[in-house]
Amino acid sequence: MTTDTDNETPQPQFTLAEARTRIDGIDRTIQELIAERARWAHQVGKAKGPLAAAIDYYRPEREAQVLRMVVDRNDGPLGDDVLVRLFREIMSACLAQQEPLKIGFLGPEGTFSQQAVFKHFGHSAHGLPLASIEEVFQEVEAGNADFGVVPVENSGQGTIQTTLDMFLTSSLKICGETELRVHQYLLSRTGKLEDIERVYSHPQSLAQCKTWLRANLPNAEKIAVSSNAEAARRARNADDAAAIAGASAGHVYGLKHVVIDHIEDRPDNTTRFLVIGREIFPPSGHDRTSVLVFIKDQPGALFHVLSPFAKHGISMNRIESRPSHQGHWQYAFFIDIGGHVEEDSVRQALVELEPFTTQVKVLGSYPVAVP
Ligand SMILES: C=C(O[C@@H]1C=C(C(=O)O)C=C[C@H]1O)C(=O)O
Repeated sequence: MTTDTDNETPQPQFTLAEARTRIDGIDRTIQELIAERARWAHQVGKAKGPLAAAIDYYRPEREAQVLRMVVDRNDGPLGDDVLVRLFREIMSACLAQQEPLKIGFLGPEGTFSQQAVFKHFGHSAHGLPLASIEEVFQEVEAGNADFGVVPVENSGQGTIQTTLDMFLTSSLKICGETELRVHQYLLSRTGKLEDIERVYSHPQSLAQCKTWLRANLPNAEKIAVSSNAEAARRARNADDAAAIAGASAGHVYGLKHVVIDHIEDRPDNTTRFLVIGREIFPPSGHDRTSVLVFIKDQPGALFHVLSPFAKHGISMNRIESRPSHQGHWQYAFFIDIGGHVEEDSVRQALVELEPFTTQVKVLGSYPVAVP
């Protein structure tokens, strides 16, 4: 029996023209099905009643379920992340038939936060670039944006404290999370490493590329600016300057030359973003809950706070302490656990925390990120 692997180059079973004819037929079917899907999504919209705005139709828990079914069905040859991206775009377009969702993010255009918006909501959402993480919270609180997307932690650099601290006072809820593989590019006007005397970037990105910079540009001045996009904007004006930024910042600001790509020190460099909104959505079946706990100043308090989760078989992914802003040396604990507040075990565990805490604030229950 001969197989494709018997020869170095597989023998084509079809001519180019035949393969293209097949593809044309498949595309026609896909297009008809996408149109049919869009009509059904519109029907779902109608079935939900006379709703006013896009946000009334949006169901993150349902979208997570749709994407998980896509992953479960996938037998290749395309990767899970590729199929998720395609279906995300289809859902985004279906939803935008009503009116696009407005999503606030830390701007300007071309930041990793904007990439996270597109990854989570698809390109049919309408992104609103804002000047700071605080402003993203404000615009969602005021209803000028339906949701916001804010960075919360990086795999190498740890927590983005501004984001956590906003939850101390904000009434907003976490409605989703998304993880973005962050690849850093050294971009310059000339594209030549030897021309570079100054490197602009956001402090987080400079930190993510520290080892690379020390080895390859030890004498260049490192200049921290407010965003990677701002870095790209500055670097395009001089031959001796470069920016560390994502590829999209290079496109947006016309900085075409990639001196070198993927200069992040850790190959698994990933940033986790939170989606913030005004309400908690129902369970998707695979959820995470974030709580903010103010612990009473008494011996063993932290131990007592953690034990109810263990007792109810609830996994804990993360615990982070921050000054509570409620008195000297008083700490608030940000805790991420598995499950949804509508589940009995989670609800019960939270009740059992009460004797040891002055306040337990549920920040949100949301679908665990789909790749
Ligand atoms: C169609 C629906 O509404 C919206 C669109 C979805 C889709 O295109 O699959 C999924 C969830 C909602 O954001 C639905 O609730 O099923």
